Amino acid sequence: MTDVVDIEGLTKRYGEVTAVEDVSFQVRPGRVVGLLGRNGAGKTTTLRMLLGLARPTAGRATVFGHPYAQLPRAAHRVGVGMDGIGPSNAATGRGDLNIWARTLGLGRSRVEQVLERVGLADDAHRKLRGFSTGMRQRHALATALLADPELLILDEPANGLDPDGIRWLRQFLRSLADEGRTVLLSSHLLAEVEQTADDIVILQRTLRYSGTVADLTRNGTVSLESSFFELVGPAAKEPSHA
Ligand SMILES: Nc1ncnc2c1ncn2[C@@H]1O[C@H](COP(=O)(O)OP(=O)(O)OP(=O)(O)O)[C@@H](O)[C@H]1O
Repeated sequence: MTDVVDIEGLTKRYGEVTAVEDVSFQVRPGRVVGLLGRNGAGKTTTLRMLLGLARPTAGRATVFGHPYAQLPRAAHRVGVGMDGIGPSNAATGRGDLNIWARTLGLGRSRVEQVLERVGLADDAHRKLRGFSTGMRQRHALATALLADPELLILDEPANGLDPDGIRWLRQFLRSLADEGRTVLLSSHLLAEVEQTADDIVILQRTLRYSGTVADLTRNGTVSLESSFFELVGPAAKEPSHA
């Protein structure tokens, strides 16, 4: 079966800083894949290169066999939730989704469907500037889901969610995978990803791991957290306890 995402030798340098170095991994269809790493590990940069929003210094990234910019019907096949692809705060939740829907050639009934699906139907008349963090995350998911995409790419969808929101997100992502979709999400919430993802990619500028959660945790006998620190090493600067 063709990989949904194929990343080969991907490298990005910003002047002196190498954000991502020679990273290769694949994402298989129907999997929930957690892209893990510390702050500054290169997760967002990798996703941006995958979506054609940043140009690789070396290497290549393809989605369904094509560079994203050349993928036919890319906006329909790939749903994206990422900072900077954000809504206008002056719009209502429903108004913002209606604009996206029109751009994608979709009707308003699809907007109502995704609002129901993410649990925002009752708040969709409110202005986005008044949305809480959790509501913003749900709104981003609604936007990503509009075109009924096969692949969702979500940058830190769990950030700022309370325990209810995190539990909801976990079930939501699982339901997407049960429908046969593929989900690639970045996170630093290790325990959360351990419960949600099938596969894990760990970055610390270079690739540290790519494989199943079960292999990484030796079928649950080792915590994802201890495997993670073994692979990425100690923090550059530990807090002082003096
Ligand atoms: N446009 C840019 N110009 C210069 N440096 C950048 C740029 N974008 C990212 N970087 C640097 O690249 C490195 C990787 O950043 P990136 O945002 O990809 O990490 P991340 O894993 O997503 O981190 P976080 O979890 O904090 O979001 C960092 O050192 C960052 O400062």
